[in-house]
Amino acid sequence: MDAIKITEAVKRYPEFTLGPISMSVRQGEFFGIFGPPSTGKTSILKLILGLLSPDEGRVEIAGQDAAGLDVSARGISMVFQNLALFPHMTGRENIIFPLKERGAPEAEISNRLDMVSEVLHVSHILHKNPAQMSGGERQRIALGRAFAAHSRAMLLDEPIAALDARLREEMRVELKRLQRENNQAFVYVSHDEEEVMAISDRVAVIIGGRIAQIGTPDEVYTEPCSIDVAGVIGSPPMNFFKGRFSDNALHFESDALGTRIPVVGTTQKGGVGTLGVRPEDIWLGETQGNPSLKVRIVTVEPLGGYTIVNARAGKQIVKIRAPGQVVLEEGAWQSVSVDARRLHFFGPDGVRL
Ligand SMILES: Nc1ncnc2c1ncn2[C@@H]1O[C@H](COP(=O)(O)OP(=O)(O)OP(=O)(O)O)[C@@H](O)[C@H]1O
Repeated sequence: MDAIKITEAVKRYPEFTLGPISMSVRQGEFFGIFGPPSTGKTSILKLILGLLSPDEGRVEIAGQDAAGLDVSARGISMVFQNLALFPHMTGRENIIFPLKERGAPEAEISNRLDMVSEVLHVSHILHKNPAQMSGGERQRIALGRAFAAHSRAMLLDEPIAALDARLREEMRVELKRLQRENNQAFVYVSHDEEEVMAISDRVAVIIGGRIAQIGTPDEVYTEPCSIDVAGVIGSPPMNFFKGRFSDNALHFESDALGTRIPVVGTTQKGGVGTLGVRPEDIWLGETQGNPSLKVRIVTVEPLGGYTIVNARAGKQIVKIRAPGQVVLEEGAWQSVSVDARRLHFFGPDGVRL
């Protein structure tokens, strides 16, 4: 049974419409929601929690229609982007609040407090009030309170965005471990593509209030269903080249590339379209069996484990992600080749061919 199921839900604000949205989250699944700012991610969580009612469509929790079920009856916890701790309570009191509310036995309260304090590294701040904590500490207490509640499902809205980079990576691992151990359904919203791809079993990519694609992180990366999705998944983003398909469906030609690219994976004949190539699928130098072209080096950004090369192809800037550190002269001409097995073709409407 799905822990959460949303069917054709629509929520209308004066200046924005979310939906129709359909998605389901399985028990024990880590479900990521990713998308640019103001695309409706938080509104989806509010529909699930019951803070918003859909204008159309339905939300089901554990197989039961949620219409008429108030927030507390849904058995779901949410960690908000703008966290809401009780200011007059200590960290400890905040964490155990939901357990006390439902009259859990003292032994259970103490066990869960110990467990979440250890995982979230908050044992040393349990005696403090929120006003005496840093932003990151408050965020961890808020996570602790949501975890302590031991709900059927957890909704997390950018839960670790306020933490520093090192702690964020650590928390990412801990969140996943907690989720797995408790076999809970997690719905995790983030605008950080790397974070959501690393942590989720499946990802919904939200663009302009609609679900553009749902799939495993691997599926949305290797087979993005549109230019819009391809443009937000991957870092740096995919390179796009507008051009034309040859009438015999064998080649794609683009002024920017100045070379004919063999078409694979589609039988599109004639007409305009777009070729997408990920920066990591462009190699410095010629390689056998792959189309090559000449580009002019603009800038080189050494980033430790890899290097981003910005180069000019025709009138366009192309991004290349090369492994390791590379030395290239700015302004010099350079041969590059594109991995012929990893090309993405899109029609004039932006949909994957
Ligand atoms: N209560 C409201 N009344 C009117 N408009 C709203 C309301 N809540 C959200 N919106 C609008 O709906 C759109 C989507 O908001 P939402 O918070 O769901 O997006 P989001 O993807 O979570 O954004 P962010 O990444 O910035 O947090 C925004 O344009 C926002 O201004």
